[in-house]
Amino acid sequence: MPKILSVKQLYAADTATVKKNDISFIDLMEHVGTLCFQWIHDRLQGDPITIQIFCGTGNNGGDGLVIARHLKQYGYNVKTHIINCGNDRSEVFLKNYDRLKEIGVWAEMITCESELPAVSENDMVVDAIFGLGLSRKPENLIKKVIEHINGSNAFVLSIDFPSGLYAEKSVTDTVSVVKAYHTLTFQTPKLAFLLPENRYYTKTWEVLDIGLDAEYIYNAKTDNYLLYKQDIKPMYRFREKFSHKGEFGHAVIIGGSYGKMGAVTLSTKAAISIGSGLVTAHIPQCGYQIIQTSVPEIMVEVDAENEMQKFDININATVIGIGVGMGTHIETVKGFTEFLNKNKVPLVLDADALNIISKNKELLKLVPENSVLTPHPKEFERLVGKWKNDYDKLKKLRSLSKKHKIIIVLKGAYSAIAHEGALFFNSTGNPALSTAGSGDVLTGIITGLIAQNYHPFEAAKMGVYLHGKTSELAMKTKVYETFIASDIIDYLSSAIMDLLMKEPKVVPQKEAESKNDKKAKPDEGTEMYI
Ligand SMILES: NC(=O)C1=CN([C@@H]2O[C@H](COP(=O)(O)OP(=O)(O)OC[C@H]3O[C@@H](n4cnc5c(N)ncnc54)[C@H](O)[C@@H]3O)[C@@H](O)[C@H]2O)[C@@H](O)CC1
Ligand SMILES: Nc1ncnc2c1ncn2[C@@H]1O[C@H](COP(=O)(O)OP(=O)(O)O)[C@@H](O)[C@H]1O
Ligand SMILES: [K+]
Repeated sequence: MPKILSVKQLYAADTATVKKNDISFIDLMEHVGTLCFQWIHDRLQGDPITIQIFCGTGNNGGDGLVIARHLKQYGYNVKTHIINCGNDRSEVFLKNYDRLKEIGVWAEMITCESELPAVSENDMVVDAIFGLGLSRKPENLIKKVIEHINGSNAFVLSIDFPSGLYAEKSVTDTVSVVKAYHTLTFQTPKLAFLLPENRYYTKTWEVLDIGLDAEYIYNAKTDNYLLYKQDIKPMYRFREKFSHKGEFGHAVIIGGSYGKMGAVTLSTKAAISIGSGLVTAHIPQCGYQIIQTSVPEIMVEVDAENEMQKFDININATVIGIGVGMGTHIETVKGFTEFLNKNKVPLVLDADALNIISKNKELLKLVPENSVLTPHPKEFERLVGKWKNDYDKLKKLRSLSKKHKIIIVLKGAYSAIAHEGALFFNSTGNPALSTAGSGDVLTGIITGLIAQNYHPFEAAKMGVYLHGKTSELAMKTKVYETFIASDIIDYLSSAIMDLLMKEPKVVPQKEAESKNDKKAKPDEGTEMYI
């Protein structure tokens, strides 16, 4: 499972790599810079556009100089700029400065006195000002250069990090950060790229495998992971020939109120579609006909007239998903409280179940261990209060899940699944999911997986992954806007098939392009493929 390492660990991985391979740091930088050059060359294929490389004077700047040298040697139209910002120059930066001079190239120094180089929107900018080592917010000349790059409208490729973005804390001056089109980040995904507060600093990103010491990375301890297909696939359980519906559990969905029966329709349909053996909707009387006609595969139990009150479930449920469209009527709150006091079954709590708990925090103590909570950010804020920034939000997420021994799925573009103090970020999904009811479907999927005896933590990871995957697969025939929550259910089969399919053999881009005799533009191939 791809680990998200800390800055300290990444520096230690460098050291371990250099030591183990008996190379010097300059060799490692040469290797890294060459990989970046190759990435650019694979896409530009000799295109004569102007490439403007902006370098700091640390190791990120050193990478920029290596890239500049290789591009120059391949005949590219390169302009290299060094931001003369103080006396700190890393040894390897200086060495690469000399190497550039050795091939007859003098980088241009940008000083406070000099005019900033003109950057056209047709240029490509390589941002190698700061990487992991950013220690304070960019000011004066550097700030000016960053704003100049951002104002150019050129395609910006950031090396390792968009300069000005911290690896482990929030940005304080939002205008002093490079706004990249794409970032080539080294070796591991970075937490900063997964946070909504950093959404404007890089449109897409990918991890460049720079070959850091695998043993160090394997042994490194972390609390942050990014989930990919290879993490989910082994969880999947094939059905045996003699299996029958009694082996796949009985999921109960409790929720709905007058005007909000659609939520239960979506949840129950998702639960039966993901494979729960039986599904029962426990709903107010007013929704009886709606549910029976819209999801004939499921059973229905009715509660009070227009909203949930009694919660008197007469089924031996394997798991209960509760809260979608339920409302927070005073009688519902009363009934829900009594239900929690009596209940022993694992729960998936969403929407109004969470809203009721937010107003009666002591109810959290009644939630069984290993239950799954699926708040969107607003619901999570109601539960834990306001956070200072996204790092603080993640801290609250870890601690709430740890304190109550529950699994929390904090939904978003990279939904974070908290379990035993660790966070597992989902890598699938796109803005097509920003549509009414998509959370209700997720609740049904997770509930349906737990019914089939997936551990709630596995069900949360697999459910979130498949839910996101449907939106990706649907984009072959739909656009973000036309995708609706029901489509998630329709695409569940495709998402499972995709999970089980072997990865197609990847043809190296260079080979593929030469076969097609096709020239790539700088912004091609920049989808996040991580
Ligand atoms: N394993 C890896 O990740 C590798 C990383 N390399 C590169 O090395 C980079 C890290 O290098 P460094 O540690 O030298 O860090 P940086 O190059 O990111 O910057 C550090 C330098 O900038 C100064 N600085 C920090 N914030 C500043 C500010 N706001 N204003 C002015 N000066 C500021 C520091 O005092 C220091 O001199 C990575 O991001 C990557 O580009 C590669 O070259 C080798 C392998
Ligand atoms: N931009 C996005 N990228 C990926 N997933 C998204 C995006 N926007 C929303 N989602 C997903 O869609 C779902 C929305 O859930 P929620 O806000 O509860 O919807 P609703 O209340 O309408 O059912 C979550 O699973 C969330 O992770
Ligand atoms: K950078």
